Amino acid sequence: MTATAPLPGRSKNTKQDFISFQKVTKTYPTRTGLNVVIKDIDLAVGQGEFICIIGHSGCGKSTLLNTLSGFAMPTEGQVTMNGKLITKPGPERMVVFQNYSLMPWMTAYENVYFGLDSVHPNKSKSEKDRIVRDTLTMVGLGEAMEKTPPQLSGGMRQRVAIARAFCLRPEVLILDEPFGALDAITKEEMQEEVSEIVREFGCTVLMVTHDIDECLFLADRLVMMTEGPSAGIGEILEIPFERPRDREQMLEDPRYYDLRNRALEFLYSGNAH
Ligand SMILES: Nc1ncnc2c1ncn2[C@@H]1O[C@H](COP(=O)(O)OP(=O)(O)OP(=O)(O)O)[C@@H](O)[C@H]1O
Repeated sequence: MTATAPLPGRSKNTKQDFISFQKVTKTYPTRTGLNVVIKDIDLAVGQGEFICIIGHSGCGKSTLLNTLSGFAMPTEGQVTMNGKLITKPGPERMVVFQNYSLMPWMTAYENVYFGLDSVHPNKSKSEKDRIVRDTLTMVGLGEAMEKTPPQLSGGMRQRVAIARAFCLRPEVLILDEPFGALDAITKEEMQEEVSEIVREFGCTVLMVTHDIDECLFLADRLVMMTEGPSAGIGEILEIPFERPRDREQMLEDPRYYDLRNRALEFLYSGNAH
């Protein structure tokens, strides 16, 4: 494949293959033999794109994200960012999980400061203080910086986790079901905030979710994975709605229901199997 040929899965709107999954296969040994979780996945993601990934539980969505975060190396194939092979985690690729993973004895401020300080120990204390305060304010926690996780709601904890990832101003945000544990209203608020932050900073996002409406609100492309073992990409939907997106307007657009039905059909009609 030449450098200029679009890779499979590339959006026609993106100008470069910023992130490239090339023939990514991941296997794990089991007592009864090898478990081929994902097989030969090709996907090119443009800078600033928002990609959502859906698929049945256990098909290998997190496994795919782990090859980008650097938590797991592909057994075969490779993942590159800006043409550089990914071999380990790095602060330019930050991950937010569903379960927040905050230090419960530290305040929101300390949780975020700790993450920043461990990556940038040489930045001045006042600069780090400014970044932490700005980022917590940006995610709506300006008044709750001194609270510890047990004193915060689920939505607020997830805001701290997002601030902790975002204070490093990563080029790539990797979100693994980040809103899965939140109630419907908080979830919608968080979707709007993340969409706004990502737009403002031009971050590239890969996000796993089980929520099709969330995909339609956030994604530029929706990647639908087939069921494992040997899961792959079954179909990719381009989400055509302009940004910033207005939820009510989207719900009045017939294309919304066409896309929603196609995704549901994919998941439940056997395509995903
Ligand atoms: N470190 C590991 N060692 C062995 N097997 C693993 C490991 N990580 C994942 N797997 C296996 O890979 C498969 C896919 O898991 P993965 O978490 O990627 O799926 P998923 O699509 O993200 O699932 P869910 O939607 O339920 O979160 C599962 O069968 C899982 O048991």
